[in-house]
Amino acid sequence: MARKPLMAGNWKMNNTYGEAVVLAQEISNNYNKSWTGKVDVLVCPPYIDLKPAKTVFEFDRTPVEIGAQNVYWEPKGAFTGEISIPMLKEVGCTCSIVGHSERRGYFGETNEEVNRKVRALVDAGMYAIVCVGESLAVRDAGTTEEFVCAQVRAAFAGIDAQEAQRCVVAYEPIWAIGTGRTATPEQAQAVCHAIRQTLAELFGAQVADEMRVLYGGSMNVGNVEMLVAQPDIDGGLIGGASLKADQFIQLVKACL
Ligand SMILES: O=C(CO)COP(=O)(O)O
Repeated sequence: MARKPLMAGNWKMNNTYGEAVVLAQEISNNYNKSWTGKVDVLVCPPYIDLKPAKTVFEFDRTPVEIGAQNVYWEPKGAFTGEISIPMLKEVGCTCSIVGHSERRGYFGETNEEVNRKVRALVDAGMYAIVCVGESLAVRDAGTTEEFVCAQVRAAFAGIDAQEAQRCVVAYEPIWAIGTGRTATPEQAQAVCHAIRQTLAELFGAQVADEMRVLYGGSMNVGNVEMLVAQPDIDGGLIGGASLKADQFIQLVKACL
């Protein structure tokens, strides 16, 4: 089955409100409407930038989705500092990144919390971009696939095939994030293939065949072609290179 590629920008903690408007406008200006239907494009700005970014894309009728970088599973209440799914939906988010290694590493997010977030998103009709990936120590120990596939199983616990089908998995080796050290296409393909096999065990071959698996970690205009040419890599989750409209647009074009 031919999966439609997804090119997603994770802006992380970058861009003030004003800067977000400028970047969204540049992306919108450079988006070519002939790409619609061939590649999905998503940006995940900081919470405060979601609405201004969405307003730019909506005004221009540019089919770029917006998603959050994180979410809390309770719909409302006394959870100071958190953002709920209804809040994200109302500003036009279709999805949220869940379990990014920076959240797992700096903010202590556990596999159980990742799972609660994924369940809450799919219950609300949104989709999750579930991030998984190993540290250098795990890679050196030779247990990468075991580690990453255990993260996938934990994230999707209690989720049925129909709900999972809308979700995306992003393989982001921690040692490749923001380091300029990309996984080789062979390394990335091997892990993405193992992820798809795990999805097949959980949800059946047909659903696994339809789910998108992205690569993330120093993906840039120089290495994107080789990475997205791999049979189990269906696009990218981009940090640094998504902050420059011209580079992000090049990455989108590489998926066509
Ligand atoms: O963490 C990432 C995307 O979520 C990848 O970041 P970089 O593209 O900056 O390495």
